[in-house]
Amino acid sequence: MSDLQILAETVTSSAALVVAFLNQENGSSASKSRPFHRTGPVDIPTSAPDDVKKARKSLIDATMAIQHLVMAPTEYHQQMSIQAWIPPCYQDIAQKAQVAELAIPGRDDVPDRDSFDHLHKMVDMTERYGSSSAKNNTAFNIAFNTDLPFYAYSSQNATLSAQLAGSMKFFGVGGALHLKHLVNGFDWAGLGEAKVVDIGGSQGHASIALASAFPDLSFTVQDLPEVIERAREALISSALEPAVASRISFKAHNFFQPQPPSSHSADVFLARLILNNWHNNEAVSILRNLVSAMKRTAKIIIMAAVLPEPGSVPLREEAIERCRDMFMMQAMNGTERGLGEWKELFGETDRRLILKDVTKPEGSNLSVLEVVLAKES
Ligand SMILES: C[S@@+](CC[C@H](N)C(=O)[O-])C[C@H]1O[C@@H](n2cnc3c(N)ncnc32)[C@H](O)[C@@H]1O
Repeated sequence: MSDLQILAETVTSSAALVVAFLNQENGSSASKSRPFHRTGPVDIPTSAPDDVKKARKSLIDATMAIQHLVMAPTEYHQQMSIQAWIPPCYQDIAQKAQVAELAIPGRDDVPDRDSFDHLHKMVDMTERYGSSSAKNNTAFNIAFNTDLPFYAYSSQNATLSAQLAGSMKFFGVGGALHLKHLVNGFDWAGLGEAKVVDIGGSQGHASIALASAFPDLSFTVQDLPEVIERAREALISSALEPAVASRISFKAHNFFQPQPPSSHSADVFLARLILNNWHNNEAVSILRNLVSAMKRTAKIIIMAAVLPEPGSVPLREEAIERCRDMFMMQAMNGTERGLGEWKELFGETDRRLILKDVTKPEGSNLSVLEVVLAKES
């Protein structure tokens, strides 16, 4: 039997398992019971048994592998950019579906296609800037005709800045970037009463998730001034319990500047999805500002991708990681890192800074890296 036929059989048997589960869950025909309907849950039901979860994953992997086998290279290239990174044009979808544009859920949360124009400027980027790693030598700069680096530009553009903050929050409630992986990926309870500084914490969604789960922790969320202003307003108008909200404060702080004295008593510096936005020179500066503020027992918790060795994980998983790596380069000359590169970064920052532990929670795209200061001998 050919690879294509074997994959087709996998699709048939896996689909049968998923459909049987949906029928049993919803008591109706699976064609009517779509778990990801706009009013339905945003993630696979936790009640799904392991074999159904596995079948669902096999379905995704096998259908993707089939696409690889039957597509011509030009079609595949197109598919990659459409499927992986170019968000839909909401106006086109609304017209086709014959609904008002505003009726499309999530419309205001995430950047639309115009905000991702730089994806088409990769060739121009390499032609114009060669291997420069300057923050304003990117495909983004060409597409947006600006000399400003990504975050300097977005902070002057209220719509884009709000969309970026909205998308970080949006990604935190579903699947592989879910904040539960941060909550479960480290022994937060073991810290006891502790103070966490969440650098580049955006709207404070990571701190809110942790504060809700661990009543002994208090948080300072730092970000750029305009982001912090919006985050403060959002917290005030949110329905968050006062017992949680009272343990979260916001502070405008540029992480390229030394930490304020109030951070010197912090037990943890949290950096979730921050360092991949920056090349090593800048990432070292960010980390050094934390090291200078760290007391002996403090730690840095980094939540970030750890790039897999080529071929060591299923194809789709690796494709997502590599697409994100490419996106970071196109938008801001940032980079994802493999384990060796993370260790090099810590060594370059300070010889005392060491990786104590790294965990990849089940179902997460990101790993949790615990980084500490080694005891001086
Ligand atoms: C990819 S987002 C990550 C947000 C959040 N930590 C999360 O896990 O969703 C990067 C964040 O870094 C912030 N940022 C960028 N440059 C910064 C700077 N120089 N100082 C402080 N925050 C900055 C951005 O505003 C943005 O909120």
